[in-house]
Amino acid sequence: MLAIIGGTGLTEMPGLDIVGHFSSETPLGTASNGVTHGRLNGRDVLFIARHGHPHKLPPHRINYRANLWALKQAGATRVVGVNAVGGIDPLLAPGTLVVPDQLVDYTHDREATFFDGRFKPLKHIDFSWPYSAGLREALLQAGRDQGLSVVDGGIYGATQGPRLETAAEISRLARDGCTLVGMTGMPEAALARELALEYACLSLVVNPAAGVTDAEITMAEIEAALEGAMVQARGLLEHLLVCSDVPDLES
Ligand SMILES: CSC[C@H]1O[C@H](OP(=O)(O)O)[C@H](O)[C@@H]1O
Ligand code: HPA
Repeated sequence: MLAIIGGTGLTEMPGLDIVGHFSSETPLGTASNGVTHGRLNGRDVLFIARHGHPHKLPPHRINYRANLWALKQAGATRVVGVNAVGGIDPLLAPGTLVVPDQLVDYTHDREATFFDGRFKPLKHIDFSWPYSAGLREALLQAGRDQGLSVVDGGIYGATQGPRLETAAEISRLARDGCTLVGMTGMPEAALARELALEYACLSLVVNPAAGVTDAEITMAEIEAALEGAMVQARGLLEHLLVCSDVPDLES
C-alpha cells in the first residue's frame, strides 16, 4: 500500500475517507502521530504527519524510526515523503516541485539506523541511489498527467535545523552539489531502505536558500509559497494513487 509522510503544510490529507487508525506506539518509541488508513479516489492510502498534527515536532526531534516502523506495520510498501525545501539552485524558484534523485546528509545526533545492535543480523544497506527509481518515475508521470511541471532530479542536502542555514553553509552545500536544502530528508530515506520500503520524495521549493538572494528568509514568504505549491502537490498525490502507470509493487 502507498503511504504518504506529510511534512510542513501537510499535517492531514483532506478528502480522505477514514478506514481506521493505527497506534503511534512502536518498539522504537512513539511515532509523530498515529498512522491513518484511508481511501482517496477509491484507493487505499496510509498517512502520517511527520511533525505531528498539529505541527509540533521540530525536525531534529522527530522519531523517524518509529514513523517508518509504524508505516511498515500498517502495511506500507511504498512511501512518498513530502517536504518543504529551500532552493539552492537559483533556477528552483519558490513554487517549484522537485523529485530529487540524490541526497547529502549533514544531520547529526539523530537515531539514524535500525541496526544499532538490537536488530540482527547487521545489514549495511546499499544506498548508492537513495530513492526508488520506480516510485520517482511514478511521481513524475503523475505530475505530467496533471499538466504540472515537476523537476526531475535534484540533490537534497539534509541539515540539522531547526534554524535555517547561514549563507556560507549554503555556499558549501552548493559546492557539494546540493540543489535543495531541507531538514527532514535524513534519516527518513535510509530508514525506509533498511525496512525494504520503496521511498521517494516530493519536494516543494518554498524559499530561495540563505544567501541565494540578498533578502532574509521570512516565514510569511514560506507560508505563501507553501500554500500554492501544496495545492499542486496534493493533486499530484491524488493522481498518483489512481494513475494506471504506477507499477503495483505489491502484486
Ligand atoms: C522554515 S520551514 C522548515 C521546516 O520545513 C521543512 O519540513 P518538512 O521537510 O517536514 O516539510 C524543513 O525540513 C523544516 O523542518
Ligand atoms: O531554506 C531552508 N533550509 C532548510 N530547510 C528548509 N525548509 C524550507 N526551507 C528551508
